Amino acid sequence: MTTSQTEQTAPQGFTDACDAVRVLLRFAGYDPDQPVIRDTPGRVARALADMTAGTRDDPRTYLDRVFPEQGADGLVVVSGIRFASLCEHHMLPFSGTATVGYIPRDGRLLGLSKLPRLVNVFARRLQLQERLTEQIARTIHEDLPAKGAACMVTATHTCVSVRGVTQPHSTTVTRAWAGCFRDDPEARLEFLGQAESSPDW
Ligand SMILES: Nc1nc2c(ncn2[C@@H]2O[C@H](COP(=O)(O)OP(=O)(O)OP(=O)(O)O)[C@@H](O)[C@H]2O)c(=O)[nH]1
Ligand SMILES: [Zn+2]
Repeated sequence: MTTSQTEQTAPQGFTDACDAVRVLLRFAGYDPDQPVIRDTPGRVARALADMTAGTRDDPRTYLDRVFPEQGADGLVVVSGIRFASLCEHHMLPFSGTATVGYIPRDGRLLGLSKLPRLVNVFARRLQLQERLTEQIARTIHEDLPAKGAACMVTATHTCVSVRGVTQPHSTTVTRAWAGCFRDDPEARLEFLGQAESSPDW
C-alpha cells in the first residue's frame, strides 16, 4: 500500500497505532522490521478500526425508516444473526448468533435488514456480551419505539477458548428484555419458543 492510499483510508491516529503495534511485536519477541511482518502494524491498526467501527456509528440511523402497517401488533423475530465483537477485557474476539424480537407499537414496522445492522453497530465495539444484548433490546424499545423488544445472544469468547482457562467448547447465553417483555411472561415464552426453534444456520 502506498503512503497516499494509507492517508486516504487511515483513521485519525493511524501512525501512532502502527507504532504501538510495533512495540507489542517487540514485546512478543519479534523484530517489526523483519520483511514478513513489516506491513503487520498497518493491518492490525486497520483491523482494530474495522472491529470498532460501531463506536463511530449512530444506531438510530437504522431505526429511521419505518413501514407503518395498521394492525401489525404481533411479535416479529429475526434469528440467526451472525456477529463478531471484541471483549473489552482482552480485546480478543467473541462471536456468535443473535436473535432479536420486538412487538410493534402503533404498527411501526422495521425493515428486516435493519435488525442485523443494529446488532452490528453494537457488536463492532469493545463490548461485554451482557451489555451488547441489553443495548440491542433497549435501543429498539426506546428509539423505534416498540411496545417491547427482546434479545438473546449465544457466543464463544476466544479469551476463554484459546487462552487462560482454555475451554474451547464453552458458550455463553445472554438475554435481555425491554418494555412489555419485562412484565409479560407469555411474551417472553413466545420469544424464547421462536428463538429456540429457529434453525441455527
Ligand atoms: N461477564 C463477562 N465477562 C467477560 C466477557 N468477556 C470476557 N469476560 C471475562 O472477563 C474476565 C476478566 O477477568 P480478569 O481476572 O480481570 O482477567 P484474567 O486474569 O485475564 O482472567 P482469566 O480469563 O480467568 O485468565 C474473565 O473472567 C473473562 O472470561 C463478557 O462479555 N462478559
Ligand atoms: Zn476477554
